[in-house]
Amino acid sequence: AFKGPSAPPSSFPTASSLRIGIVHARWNTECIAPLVKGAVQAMKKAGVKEENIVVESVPGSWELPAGTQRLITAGQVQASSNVDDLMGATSLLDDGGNADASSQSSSKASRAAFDAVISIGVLIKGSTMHFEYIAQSCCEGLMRVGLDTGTPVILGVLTCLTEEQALQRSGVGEGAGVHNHGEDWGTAAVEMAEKCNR
Ligand SMILES: O=Nc1c(NC[C@H](O)[C@H](O)[C@H](O)CO)[nH]c(=O)[nH]c1=O
Repeated sequence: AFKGPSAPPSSFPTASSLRIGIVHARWNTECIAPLVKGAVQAMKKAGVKEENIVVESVPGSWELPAGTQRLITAGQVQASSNVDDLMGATSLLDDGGNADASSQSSSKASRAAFDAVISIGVLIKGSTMHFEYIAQSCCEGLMRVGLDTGTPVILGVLTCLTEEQALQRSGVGEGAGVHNHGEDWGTAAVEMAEKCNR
């Protein structure tokens, strides 16, 4: 079967100087956490420094376009004014209030604009049309934020009909189709950051 992104670049020469943001929703966190971790691990493998990866969260996927736009524009503001408070939001990966690596890194790293942002959400079809409206608006919104700001926005939104589909695509569970799509999003973010910042 035809699968996944083929032939990413074999190396990322400027990865160590890139600054990447991740904005994630807090619905379906059984999938969100591994997706975020997969993206972070792939970016570190490509050469991005952990302190240059900023993780922030919003309530749900509907808020991803606004949160992503804010992160990008706040990052641009900080690049000139060193204002530390990005969005005042909490990251799922924080252990609630303690200044762990991700929140420390966000204040320490907030010194330059973002070279790319990954927006991560998991939508699972319920019994109403709610899913379709959020999915359509969220994806179109994220496309617009990327084009309007000129900062590459990687679409990390799973739109699944079942929980099983979401778990499989988050790299959780067994079976042939299990693959953590967060890894692909991390690599795509580094590639696009390099190509859009030349
Ligand atoms: O409904 N299901 C989901 C959802 N709804 C909340 C929505 O994104 C938003 O946060 C609220 O409507 C408030 O604006 N958000 C998700 O990320 N995944 C879902 O599966």
